[in-house]
Amino acid sequence: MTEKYTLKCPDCSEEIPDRYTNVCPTGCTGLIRAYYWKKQLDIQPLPGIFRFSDWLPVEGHLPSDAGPITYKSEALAQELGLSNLYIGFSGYWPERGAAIESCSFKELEALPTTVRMKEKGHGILQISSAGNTGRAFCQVSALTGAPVVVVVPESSKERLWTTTPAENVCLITVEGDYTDSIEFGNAICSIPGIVAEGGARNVARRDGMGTVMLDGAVTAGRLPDYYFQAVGSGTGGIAAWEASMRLVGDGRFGTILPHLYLTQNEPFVPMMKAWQEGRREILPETDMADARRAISQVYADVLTNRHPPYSVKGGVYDALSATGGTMDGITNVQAKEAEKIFIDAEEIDPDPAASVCVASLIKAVETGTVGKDDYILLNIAGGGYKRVAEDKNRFPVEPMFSVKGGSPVEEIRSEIDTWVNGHA
Ligand SMILES: Cc1ncc(COP(=O)(O)O)c(C=O)c1O
Repeated sequence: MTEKYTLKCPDCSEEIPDRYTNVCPTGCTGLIRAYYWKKQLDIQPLPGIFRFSDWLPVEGHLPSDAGPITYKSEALAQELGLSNLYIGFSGYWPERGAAIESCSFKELEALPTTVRMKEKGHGILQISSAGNTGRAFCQVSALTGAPVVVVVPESSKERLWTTTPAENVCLITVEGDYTDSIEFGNAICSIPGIVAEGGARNVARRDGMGTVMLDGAVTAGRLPDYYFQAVGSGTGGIAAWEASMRLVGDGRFGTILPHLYLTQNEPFVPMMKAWQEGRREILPETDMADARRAISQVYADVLTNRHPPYSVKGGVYDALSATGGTMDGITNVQAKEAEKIFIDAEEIDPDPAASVCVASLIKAVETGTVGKDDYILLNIAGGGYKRVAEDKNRFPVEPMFSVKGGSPVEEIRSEIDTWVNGHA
């Protein structure tokens, strides 16, 4: 059977066979991309996200209703004086058909990634997370039984729960922040049988997140003028750009790429600083001075990635450049005010990161950056926590190991080895 896509490196144009491949074998550092043979999108009669299977790097699907949903806002639109505000809601809100029980768009990454690993890879996926991504992979592990190793900061462990018991998760908590978890997670991947999920480099992750743009365009019948999202790594922004290029290629949704309007949470805003100064490089001393303190102060800590794929070929800088994009910063006060406005208007609780996104839309309206009749896709990338608690049990995922930031993997290597061998 011919593959429905091919992987290509944006640096050297090398075509790469997919063996769950996340980096160019010739040594380039750009983000390899999936090119689908099918140029026009057909919505497939499959559940949840898999209705966009044409443009997901998987052959099979999972029996999950979790997928992107989009609706045209009335209340918030009226409050802001916008006539074409579309909300992409990735969370739990059955009244709107939103069935992401882990309550964030990270499940849109976890579902196709889990299928891709089964079809193209070999091993147990390892995920480092500030909480939302880890919870999403635990939820999909609970659905499929596929084992996963999840590493999160100690302070995020309460965020790790599933709506059906997850029996095959090895949860490791790290004393430290998100970056300490990423570092420990990378080190864990030296253990045979554990495979790094890939983060922004994983095409299944990006194309999964890109379905928010696909659903938004299919619902509105056209590409939006603006795409709003709060970012930490910016992977969702890259994914939205890539999805829009496919939609332009489709020919039925317009010819102009949506402007990306991406936002970080003050005071931790490295990509905003670099972009606003026209730099492709993030300078740690200038853009992330006193990073730990800044990270500890933000309202939405899932937006605190110290190594975002900003400079790499095909990364955030290129996505912003190609779309005439904007990077903004929002304070905690602005985010919390926006959260109240959103809840009053739309009657659902957003994730703090989504509140940052709402605040940036409010600011863009106030400054006249967006026009009253512009088509806007507002990515409420997480929410419905209160709603899911009404309908579902929440089973905590208990840590199997707790380590200090910077600890050597050797401390727990033999126990993890045993766990991996028991789950291979
Ligand atoms: C709800 C929510 N919104 C936005 C983001 C930022 O996503 P990214 O920067 O990876 O696109 C996250 C990351 O965890 C999230 O959980």
